[in-house]
Amino acid sequence: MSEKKTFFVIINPVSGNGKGKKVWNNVKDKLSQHFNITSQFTNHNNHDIQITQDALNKGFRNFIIIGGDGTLNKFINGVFSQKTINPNQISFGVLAIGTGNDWIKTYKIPKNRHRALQAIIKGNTKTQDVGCLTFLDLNNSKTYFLNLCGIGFDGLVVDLVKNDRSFGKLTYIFGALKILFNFTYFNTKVTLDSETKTHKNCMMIQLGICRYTGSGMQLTKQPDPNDGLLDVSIATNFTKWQIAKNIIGLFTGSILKHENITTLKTKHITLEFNAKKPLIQADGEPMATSNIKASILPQAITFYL
Ligand SMILES: Nc1ncnc2c1ncn2[C@@H]1O[C@H](COP(=O)(O)OP(=O)(O)OP(=O)(O)O)[C@@H](O)[C@H]1O
Repeated sequence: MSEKKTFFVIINPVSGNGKGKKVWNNVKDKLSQHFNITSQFTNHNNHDIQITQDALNKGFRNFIIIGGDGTLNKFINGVFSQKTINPNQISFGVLAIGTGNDWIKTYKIPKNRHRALQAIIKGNTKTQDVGCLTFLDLNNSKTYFLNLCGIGFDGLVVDLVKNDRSFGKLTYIFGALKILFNFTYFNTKVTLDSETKTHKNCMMIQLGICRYTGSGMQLTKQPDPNDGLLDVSIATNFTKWQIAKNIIGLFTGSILKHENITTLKTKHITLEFNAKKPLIQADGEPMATSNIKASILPQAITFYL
C-alpha cells in the first residue's frame, strides 16, 4: 500500500459566521483515513500567516485550508512573505466555508465539503499566478493576493462589511447598495511600463487574476489565472443611477461592455492617487491605503482541484 501523504490543516473558526469547528469535526475522520494530518485552529486575525510559516519551518508542504477567501489570502501571504522555502514545493486544497467564497468559483471547486474533500483525495493539481502589491508610501512593503484586488468602490464595501457578515452571501450586495449612496470619485495616475495616463473621476479599479469577486460579481474582462498577466479594468464617470441600472451586469460581466470602462492586460501597473486616497481590498481583505505597484508572479502556486 502506498504511504499516506502528509497534510497540515488550518481552520479559521470565524469564517462564514463560525462554521469552522463543525466542518472540522465533520471531515477529520475521513481526512485521517487518507492522509497523515496535523491541524491547528487560528486564534486571531493574521494568525493564519504565522501558522503557515511555522508549519513550513517544521517541514510541512501540503496544506488544507478550512476558511474563506480571507483565510486563503493569509495562507498565500504566509507562503510568499517567507524566503526559506520555494513556493513551488507547496500545495494547498480548500474546504470553502467563507461568506463570499469567490476564489473557488473560477475553478468550480465544490462548496460541498465532501465533494471538495474527494477532489483533494483524488490529488489532481493545477498552478495559478499570484499577485503582488507593493505599497509605495509604506517603505515598499508587500502583500500578495490570489483572486482579485479592488480599489475604490469595493474597497469601501469590504471596509463596511469587515466586522459584520451576518447576511451571508448577500452581505456584499447589501454593502454595495449602501456604498452606492456614499462613494466619492478619485483621480489616478496609471503607469504601464514607461507610459503614464491620468484617469479622472474613477469609481473603481480592478486588478484581477481570477474571475469572481464580491460574492459572484464579474468585474474584469478576460481573466486567465495562468497567463502571467493582471486583467485590469478602470471604471470612470459612472453616476449612481448608471450603476443602479447596471446592477445585474455586475454579476453577468456585461457591465464590462460599458463605454466608461477601460480594460487592459499587463504584467505590472503603478497606480498613484490624488490626496484623498481610495480604500483598497485584496481577496476581500482590507488593505493599507497607499499608492501601489501591482505585479504578477506567473504560475507561482499549486492547488488541488
Ligand atoms: N480566530 C480568528 N479570530 C478573528 N479573526 C480571524 C481568526 N482567524 C482568522 N481570522 C481572520 O478572519 C478573516 C476573514 O476570514 P475569511 O475571509 O476566511 O471568512 P469570511 O470573511 O467569512 O469569507 P469570505 O472572505 O470568503 O467572504 C481573515 O482576515 C483572517 O485573518
